[in-house]
Amino acid sequence: LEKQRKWAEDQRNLYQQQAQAKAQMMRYEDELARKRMQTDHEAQKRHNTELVQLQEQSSIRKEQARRATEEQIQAQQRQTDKERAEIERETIRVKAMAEAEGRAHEAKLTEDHNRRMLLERINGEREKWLAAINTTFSHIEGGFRILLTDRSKLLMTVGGATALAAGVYTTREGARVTWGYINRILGQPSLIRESSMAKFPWSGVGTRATNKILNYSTAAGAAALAQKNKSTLGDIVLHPSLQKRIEHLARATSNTKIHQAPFRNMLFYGPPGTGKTMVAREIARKSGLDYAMMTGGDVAPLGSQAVTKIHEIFDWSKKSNKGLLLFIDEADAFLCERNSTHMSEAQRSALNALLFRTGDQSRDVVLVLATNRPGDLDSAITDRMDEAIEFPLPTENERFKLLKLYMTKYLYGEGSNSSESKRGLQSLLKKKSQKITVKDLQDDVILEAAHKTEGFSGREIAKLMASVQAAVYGRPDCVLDSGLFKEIVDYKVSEHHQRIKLATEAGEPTLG
Ligand SMILES: Nc1ncnc2c1ncn2[C@@H]1O[C@H](COP(=O)(O)OP(=O)(O)OP(=O)(O)O)[C@@H](O)[C@H]1O
Repeated sequence: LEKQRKWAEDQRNLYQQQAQAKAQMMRYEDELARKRMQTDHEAQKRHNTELVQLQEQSSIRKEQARRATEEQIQAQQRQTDKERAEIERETIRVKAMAEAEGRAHEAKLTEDHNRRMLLERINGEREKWLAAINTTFSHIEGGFRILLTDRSKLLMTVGGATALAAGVYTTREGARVTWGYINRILGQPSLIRESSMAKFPWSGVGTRATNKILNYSTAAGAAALAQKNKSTLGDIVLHPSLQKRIEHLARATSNTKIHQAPFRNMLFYGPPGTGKTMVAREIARKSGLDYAMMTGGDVAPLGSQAVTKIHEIFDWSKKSNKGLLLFIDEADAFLCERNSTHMSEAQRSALNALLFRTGDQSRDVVLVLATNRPGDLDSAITDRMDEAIEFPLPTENERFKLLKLYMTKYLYGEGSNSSESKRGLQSLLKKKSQKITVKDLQDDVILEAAHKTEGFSGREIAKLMASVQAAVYGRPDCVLDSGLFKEIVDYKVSEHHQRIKLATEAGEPTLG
């Protein structure tokens, strides 16, 4: 039994050892398998990374090749465009030269033909006149002979001729005196250059009535009129604060008229072309007054008559039922300091006449003076001014608005009734058949122009846009693009600087 138990124990130990050895073997194999798998996995990973790198490199190479091809194509395209533009330019040049030559040749032929015709006509006329002169002289000779032989006929002829001359002279002088009288009583004074009042009371009655009927005959007309009266300062671009002040003044003037209170006189000063005249006109329109404009420079040449003319204006202003806004442009030309050495005696008297007529607050006349040199005005004149308003040069924001405004007027042919726009429209109408095409002219280009035109007045900006319009009409296709626009702006800017330089060298005082 002992032996059996020992053997069984040995057998158990042996099994245990064998099981341990087997488990160890299996662990070892498992570890080996894991290591192999890891190695395989890493190898696979490396392989994949290499593959990805290779693919990336290949796509970069492909992209570079594509870009190179595209650039090559673009360069070729550019070259072709350039060549085509060159060819087109050359064709236009040759065509223009051929046309000019054709025209010159045609003109020469026409001139030759005209000269021949003229010579023939002159010869014909000369012969006709010679024949007529010969006939007339032979008749006169006959008449003289009869007159000299017949004494009574001679006396009658001399008496008749003298009476005829006296009649003609008397009639002419009489008509002149009568016309001057009527003119003085009823007509517009000669110093007034522009006025909303009719030149004569009876003139324009028919036209005004017809216009009113036309305006009110349709609902649209009435609405347009109402809108027009309600609208703000029309086509005038001003600094918002200045605009508000002007609107307030127009309203105040209008209310003054309603309440029959005395008017307040105004002084507008600032650099030339900043809208003083436009604003005066607009104030008159908005406040419902009549408007008359005169220029200070017109007074000096009148000499001793100036005083009478100034009184004439104030007498004439009484004819207005609405009240008159009398605008004196370039006021410094005749309202300058009375003890100034340049002032003539006649001018001094004219100034005194104006001072006399404006001594009290008036209920008939609002005096609006505009000047570039407010400092030159006589102190008595400045004392009579109730409001002094400065018109500065436009800022960048206003220049932008002005550029847009005049662009609309001159290039698109829309606009108001202002004289400037009328001029623009007239030139547009002349070229009615050619319509301006505006290409890629964005707001940023206009903003850049507004930035560059620092120091420009409203008038200069209007002129700049008129130059753009002229340049567009100078092109055969009438196209305005940003290139042409920038070119004109640059040209005008350099012209402006040149002008300022010349003015500074000449010692001209400038306000602005
Ligand atoms: N603020 C503005 N808004 C619109 N247009 C303007 C403005 N200022 C000037 N202009 C343009 O300039 C032109 C001249 O303006 P205006 O006669 O009113 O100037 P001004 O100040 O009276 O000049 P001046 O002192 O030389 O008489 C106008 O017809 C208009 O085209």
